[in-house]
Amino acid sequence: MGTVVDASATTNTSKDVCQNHLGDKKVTVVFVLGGPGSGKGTQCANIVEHFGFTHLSAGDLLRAEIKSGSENGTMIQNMIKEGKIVPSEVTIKLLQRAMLESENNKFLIDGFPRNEENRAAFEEVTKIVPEFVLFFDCSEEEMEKRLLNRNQGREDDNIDTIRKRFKVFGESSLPVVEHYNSKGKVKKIDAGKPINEVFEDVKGIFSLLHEKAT
Ligand SMILES: Nc1ncnc2c1ncn2[C@@H]1O[C@H](COP(=O)(O)OP(=O)(O)O)[C@@H](O)[C@H]1O
Ligand SMILES: Nc1ccn([C@@H]2O[C@H](COP(=O)(O)OP(=O)(O)O)[C@@H](O)[C@H]2O)c(=O)n1
Repeated sequence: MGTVVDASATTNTSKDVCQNHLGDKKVTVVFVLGGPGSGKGTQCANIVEHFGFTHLSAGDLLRAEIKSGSENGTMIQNMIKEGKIVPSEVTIKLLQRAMLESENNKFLIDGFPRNEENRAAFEEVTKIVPEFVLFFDCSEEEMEKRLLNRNQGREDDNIDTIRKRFKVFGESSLPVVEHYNSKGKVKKIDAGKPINEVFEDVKGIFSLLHEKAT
């Protein structure tokens, strides 16, 4: 495994929009969190199209790492099969590399941070402060139905792994949402509604951010 890129970041508190630095570029980061199947990926695609963000899915980056034949591939594959959270040093390295390689400076980081270790390590290594956390709130019953119908051939979309993922979400990921909520950073969306209706609510939030930045 390569070393984590040294990317120092600063936050300019004099502006409304968080100004983080990654290497020599200023970046805006929104964390997109929610249970498995809550619709994070679906809505991120809409946000990319309408608001010019680059979508970085932690899960997609980890799956690409498995496919690339990386020395961590087997470990990552086993963790995903068990619904467990991959050590943050692996995931953060992939996220940093993707941000540095991108021409863009606005990122949706989807499915990360998923536990306290992810959150604390990302903050420590990158010093990046998220603009806000978009949280998709959805019932387990609805998420289970969606995952069982997803049909993307994912090894973790089977009922046994889905139950494990729900447990990890409740025990490890919701506390991260609570952490940001206590800082007034969470924008909660009712994700149980149809895709178009969810996007109407999402649009309202990103339109406000767009106004602040201009
Ligand atoms: N609001 C919605 N209503 C019904 N189905 C949805 C909705 N949002 C997403 N889906 C479907 O549910 C499945 C899971 O959505 P996805 O965006 O992959 O979730 P996540 O990234 O949170 O795991 C996909 O098949 C997607 O097409
Ligand atoms: N920050 C992250 C994100 C995903 N993952 C792994 O990738 C799996 C799939 O995550 P995902 O975000 O693609 O999909 P959903 O579970 O949200 O549908 C998780 O269950 C974890 O095993 C991780 O280890 N660390």
